[in-house]
Amino acid sequence: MKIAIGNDHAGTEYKLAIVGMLKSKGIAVANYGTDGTDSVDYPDFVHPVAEDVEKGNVDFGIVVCGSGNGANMTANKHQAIRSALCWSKEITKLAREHNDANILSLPARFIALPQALEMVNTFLETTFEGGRHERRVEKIPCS
Ligand SMILES: O=C(CO)[C@H](O)[C@H](O)[C@H](O)COP(=O)(O)O
Repeated sequence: MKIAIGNDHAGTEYKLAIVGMLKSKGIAVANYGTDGTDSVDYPDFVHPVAEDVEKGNVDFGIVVCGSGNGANMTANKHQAIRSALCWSKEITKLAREHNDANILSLPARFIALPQALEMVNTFLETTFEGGRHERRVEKIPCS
């Protein structure tokens, strides 16, 4: 499995912890930064993640900013992306089961780090249910 990950300054601490956890599990990571805490603009670090997911270079993307909204909005501008802003394990599970989300957006300033790590694991371990949800997901893109 390979994951692309990107964040702004508000997400750096969580991103680094997530990268460490993924690597300890033998999961390959494309880290698009930032790895610093100086103020940056989240689109500069989220578009490369979305592009990697769109091109099939990675299995999933993870994006992190303060509220998760800016990163989520940016990722969802890409046609093939279904980025889900998640704040609990249950919402994360549903984002995969019902929405076949291919990017997880985390609000670092509003969730605890252990919760964020648990949500990443849930996202990667949960499969799409298909069935009625497949029809709905197929109707999401605009022409
Ligand atoms: O873009 C955001 C809001 O959706 C993110 O939460 C950013 O991390 C946040 O806006 C950054 O705020 P800051 O005051 O510049 O640190």
